[in-house]
Parts: sequence; structure tokens; C-alpha cells
Amino acid sequence: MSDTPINLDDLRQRIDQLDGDILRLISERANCAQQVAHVKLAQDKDAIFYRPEREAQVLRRIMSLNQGPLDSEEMARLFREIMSACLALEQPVKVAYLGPEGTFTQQAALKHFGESAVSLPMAAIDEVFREVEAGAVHYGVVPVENSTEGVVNHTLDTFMDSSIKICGEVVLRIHHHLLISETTRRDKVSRIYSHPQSFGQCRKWLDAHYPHAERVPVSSNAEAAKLVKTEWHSAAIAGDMAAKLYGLERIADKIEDRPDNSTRFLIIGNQDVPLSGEDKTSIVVAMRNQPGALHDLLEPFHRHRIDLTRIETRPSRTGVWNYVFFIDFKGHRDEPQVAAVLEEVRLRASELRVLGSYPLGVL
Ligand SMILES: O=C(O)C(=O)C[C@]1(C(=O)O)C=C[C@@H](O)C=C1
Repeated sequence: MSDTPINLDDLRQRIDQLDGDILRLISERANCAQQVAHVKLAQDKDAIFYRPEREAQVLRRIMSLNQGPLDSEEMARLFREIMSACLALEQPVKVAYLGPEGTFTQQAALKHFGESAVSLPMAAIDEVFREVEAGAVHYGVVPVENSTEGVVNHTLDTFMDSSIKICGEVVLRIHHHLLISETTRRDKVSRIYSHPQSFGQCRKWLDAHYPHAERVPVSSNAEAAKLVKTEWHSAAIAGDMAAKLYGLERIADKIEDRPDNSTRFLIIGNQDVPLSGEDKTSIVVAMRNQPGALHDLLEPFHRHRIDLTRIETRPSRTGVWNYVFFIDFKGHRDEPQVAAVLEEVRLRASELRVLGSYPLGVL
């Protein structure tokens, strides 16, 4: 450490100079993105501007180059917003999500697409699918599994009646708080509103702290937050966004039973996503109802050393006790190993559909 006192004005002058450089470079980058848009349009008048594989590569590269003092996730979030603004110059991306405003799904949509995306709340998961299928929005964001409560069946079941593809994923750490409005009598809370999944994720805490309060399930945590605004004896379990949006006070923070409580969301759309270098594939498979069917299904993955990350069974709704398997695994459908496995499974299954290959969640 030199013994010359650090001069605040000199440091601020240096910051002003750096801000000027950053401003110039971001503007230069935005100009490049606009030129990319022109090239895309020249190649294809119906060009798809949002490129999930490229965005994942940009963010991974930033995180690998980063040497602090900001941590890599923080730096990636800054570049996420720069890319979001650049994409909006090319084409403002419209995204439907499971609403209402203030849900964790909205938080996931903003985390994945950035603040420059236009996001629209939908009342139900199948409405998000419908908006994407109808082309009313470019993409949708829906919850698919929680680390405590397991899979969101409605999302998996909706895929079975839809041609929609999976274009990406985003994982959100879920922190639940107990929220009240300014009119709530905090010592008289006799009713708690929340989404059923959130009640499940905070079960032990509620049993310990509010064993006698009525637990009223509603369609979303944001809906719960809205209801609390109108009742003096109720509270809601919801996240930070809902608390901020509906002006509620947090009387208990992070009440989820498990500290690693996370929810995985899917980005749905109508495009096939090229290889990004670190990808995942999701499929849904129907097998003939015969002994050893599950072994026949999984054996090619084992032999080709493909890393399975999830298997869920759902009723196929084409007859009693007929099931389909939703399988996620590492790798992209265009990679030889994965293509070989899919070919073998296709021969053994009564039905196979690739829901999509997409970049592993980065942020
Ligand atoms: O490289 C592209 O295809 C771009 O459009 C540029 C860019 C970026 O800002 O880096 C912007 C939007 C895309 O989703 C991916 C990347």
C-alpha cells in the first residue's frame, strides 16, 4: 500500500473515464447486434432473432473470463441485461408466463430473458402453451419441478396435447416469506393463503409456528398476496416480487423447510435450438405394457453412457394403466451418441417424441 492518501476526486475521475469507455463499448456492441439482425433477415425473412444457444455461449464465456471482484453470476447478470437490450433492438421478444404478476415464474422469465423482454401473465399453464402455439407470443415460461415438492404434473400433461418445443430451462432458488398487509392484525392471523406447492415447501415451519391457522390453497402465490391486501386476519406465503408488487410486509423470512429449495422452469417455443456445447434433451416415450419395458427403454442410455437427469411417469390417458415416461438427459439430439440412443429407443417404443434439445441453464 503506497503512503499517498487515496484521492476521492481522482478515483471518481477514473470511474467517469471508465463509464465513458463502457458506454462506448456497449453502444458499439448494440450496433453489432443491429447488424446481426440485418444479416438474419437477409438470410431468412422469417428469421428467429432470439438464439438461446448463442446467449448461453456468451454468458458461459463471460463467467469463465471473469476474475472478480464481482462474482461470475453477478457479472453474467449484467451481460444478460446487455444482451436483453441488444435483442430488443433486433426484435422485442414477447414472453407469456404463469401469472399473475409477482409469481416466481415471472421472476424466472425476467432472469432468463432480462428486463427488456415484454412479459405477459397468463392465468394457467395451458394458457401459456396456447399463447405460444397461437403465435401471440414468441416464448412461454412454465414451472416443471420443485426440489422439495417434485414435478408439476400439469406442465408435463400439457406437453402431451401440444406440439410445443422446449427451448431452454432456468432454475430459481425459491425463498418463501410470510407476508401481511398494513391492515393485518399480526397476532390474529388465522388464515394463510398460498399455492399448494408452497404450502408443501413450508409445511414444517407452518406446523411449528401456525399450527391452527387455516391453510387456503389458491392458484398462485401472487394471488395469495392479492387476497391478503383485503383481509385483516390473513397472511400469504409468497416471494420477494409479490411482496414488492403488492406492498406487503415480511413478518417471517425464508420459511421454506429446505435451504436448497429450488424450482426449475422450462422455456417453451416453436423453434429447434442448435448445439450450444453444454446441452440437455427432453423426450416423452410410450412403451408397450409388457414385462421388462422399462429396462428396454433405459438400457440404450446406459450402454451409450448418457447421463439421465430425470425420469417421470405420467398416465398416458390412452387407456387404463398405460403410462408415458418423461426423460431428461445430458446431450443434444444432434450429437452422434444421443442420435444413436434416440434411434434405438424409437425402435423399442410404441411412441417417442423429442420435446427439445436446449442449453443447460446458465444463470
Ligand atoms: O448473435 C446473435 O445471434 C445476436 O442476435 C446477438 C445477441 C447478443 O446480444 O449477443 C442477441 C440476441 C441473441 O439472442 C443472441 C445474441
